[in-house]
Amino acid sequence: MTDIPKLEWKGVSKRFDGPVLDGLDLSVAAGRSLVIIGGSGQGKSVTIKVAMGLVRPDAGQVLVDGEDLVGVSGASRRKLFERIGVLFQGAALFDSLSVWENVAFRLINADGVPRKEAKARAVEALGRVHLGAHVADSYPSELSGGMQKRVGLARAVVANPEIIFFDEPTTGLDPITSAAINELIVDQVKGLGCTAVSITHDLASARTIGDEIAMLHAGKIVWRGAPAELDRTDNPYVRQFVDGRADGPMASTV
Ligand SMILES: Nc1ncnc2c1ncn2[C@@H]1O[C@H](COP(=O)(O)OP(=O)(O)OP(=O)(O)O)[C@@H](O)[C@H]1O
Repeated sequence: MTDIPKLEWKGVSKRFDGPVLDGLDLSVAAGRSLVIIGGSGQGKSVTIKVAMGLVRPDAGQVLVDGEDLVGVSGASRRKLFERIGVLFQGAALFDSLSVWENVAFRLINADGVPRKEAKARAVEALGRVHLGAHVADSYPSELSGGMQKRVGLARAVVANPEIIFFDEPTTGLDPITSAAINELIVDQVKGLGCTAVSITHDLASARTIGDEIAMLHAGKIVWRGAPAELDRTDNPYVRQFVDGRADGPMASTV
């Protein structure tokens, strides 16, 4: 047993027009699934973008197994990010590529896997999210929103990552399809034994996929607990968010 977290944000600050992340401290143990909730514009996307190397923080560290990924470049950067998978909001599939080419994109373009082997691995990953081999040669525009999310999930897991980020995984889906996607996420995360960090507005999704929930407000974590605690805590931020009230410590951004 080691007590080094799998992933840790340490004193991370980021400003754009104003402060977004303000000395953010957050950590996730290996094999755990953490869901970050919070109001619009509170910095959830920036938090995971910093950990995906897409946004460089002004201050602080983002540690993977204790190794800071901020400012790492070249081969070390590639090695670090090889261990990370992402399910982007809206699945973010390339329309001009077939389903299997989308799933295998990274295998072919970053990892140099031959196309035949990459296709076999893509078909296997599609199977893991209950999409048959016949879907592999179709195009994203031919699929429903729920199927597109499954393809995005297959792409996130195809390289057997150690950490997966889920960016609003159920946005735009009906409740039944959302529930199916949530179950697939749990299956995949538990099956791979990986560490997961998700951001969502969808509390049903947060409760299903999270071992722990953290609430972000004004660039800091204001509460963290198990899903069942969401209904018991008297933390005013959590209460306002869970009860869906306009009045409370968080002003509406409308
Ligand atoms: N590239 C950028 N350039 C300028 N401002 C940015 C950029 N990215 C994010 N911001 C600002 O940072 C703040 C936090 O944005 P972020 O997208 O992280 O919020 P969020 O909590 O994910 O919100 P939502 O739930 O609405 O997606 C917002 O004010 C946003 O306008």
